[in-house]
Amino acid sequence: MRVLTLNPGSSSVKAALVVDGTAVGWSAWETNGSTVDERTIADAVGRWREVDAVAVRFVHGGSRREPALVDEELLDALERLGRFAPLHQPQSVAIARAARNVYRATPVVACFDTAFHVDLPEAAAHYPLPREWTRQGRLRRYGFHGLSCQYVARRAVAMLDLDPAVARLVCCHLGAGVSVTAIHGGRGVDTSMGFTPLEGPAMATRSGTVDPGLLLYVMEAASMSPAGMADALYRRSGLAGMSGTSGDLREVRAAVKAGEPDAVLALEVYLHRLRREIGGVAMSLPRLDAIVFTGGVAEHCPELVERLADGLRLLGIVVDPARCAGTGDRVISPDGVSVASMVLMAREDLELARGAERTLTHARTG
Ligand SMILES: Nc1ncnc2c1ncn2[C@@H]1O[C@H](COP(=O)(O)OP(=O)(O)O)[C@@H](O)[C@H]1O
Ligand SMILES: CC(=O)OP(=O)(O)O
Ligand SMILES: [Mg+2]
Repeated sequence: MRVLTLNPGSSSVKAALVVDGTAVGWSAWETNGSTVDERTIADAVGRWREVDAVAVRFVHGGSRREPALVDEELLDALERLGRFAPLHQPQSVAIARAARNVYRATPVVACFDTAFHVDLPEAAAHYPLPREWTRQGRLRRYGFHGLSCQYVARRAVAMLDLDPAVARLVCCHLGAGVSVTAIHGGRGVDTSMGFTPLEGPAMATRSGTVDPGLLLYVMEAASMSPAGMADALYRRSGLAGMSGTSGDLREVRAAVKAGEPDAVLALEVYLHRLRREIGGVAMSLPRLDAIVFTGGVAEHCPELVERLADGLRLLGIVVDPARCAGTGDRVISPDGVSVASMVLMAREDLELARGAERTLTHARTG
């Protein structure tokens, strides 16, 4: 089956053509946090025309467990979740609508980041808030980057020859969005992103977790509206806010090299908070077989992975600088250590294609 996969991230839109489970072509457009324009949508959606299905990544699927065939009713429901993932969901809706217009007779399938985390244990998913808020089960932790986690779980187990039923992994997704997830036997057991993709470590432009008391104080003291606060937390915080750059790690590192103190501190905070979250989610595992670094930062910046891992020795994590500096999917720990460390390319495209194939087979066979 030929599947056009479309992956709107917070700093990019990626398209890939996957034929019978193998990607045969890729394209990417950098958007750097701005709303994806009509031209990029048209280019991405029309990138390959001879296809049997189009699969679109939606970070938020609510409590949906499985990918779903897109129709107007589903798109309306997914659009209503846009306020909970404003850097992603509106772009996915626009891309899916454009795909439906272009490929009239071709099925469009929505695949959800949240689906991987649907069975998070209650202790990890539940917020310590008044029970009248949480009783309906909507104000809870959803988790994101699920397509990436799903791929990592399969690929790491295969590369390390682990028993998939018990493998204990931490997936550290380092893109413009950043999250860490503990995976036990292929299931997510804790994850750093929560009700929205704002929670967790500091990200390119997102704050990650901040004392809610500080936010309450600023909203009151500066008479800030919820929309103003959302703009600050989603678009003007993280590496961007701390360093005064765009938040792209390439720019932050250039500023660090130039000796700019705000950038130096920003990178230290970024690494500190990441290690703290990794330590936090790892506590949901009985022991650790492997930690996997994935996403644009892990793929392109091995120096940062090495520096990050250097502060994770308490978990038994040790990396070999020569292996770290390599390319492609690889083990970066020395031989004989008890916890393997790996860098894997984020292959959400392959998960999107699998989701589309599964959905269409199911639709055909009833
Ligand atoms: N050569 C590079 N060196 C350091 N960081 C890079 C490099 N190329 C890309 N990145 C980082 O990867 C991030 C994008 O990650 P990616 O996972 O592709 O994006 P998205 O979150 O949009 O899906 C950028 O914000 C940038 O910080
Ligand atoms: C969920 C999320 O933040 O995704 P991305 O890193 O692709 O922006
Ligand atoms: Mg991404």
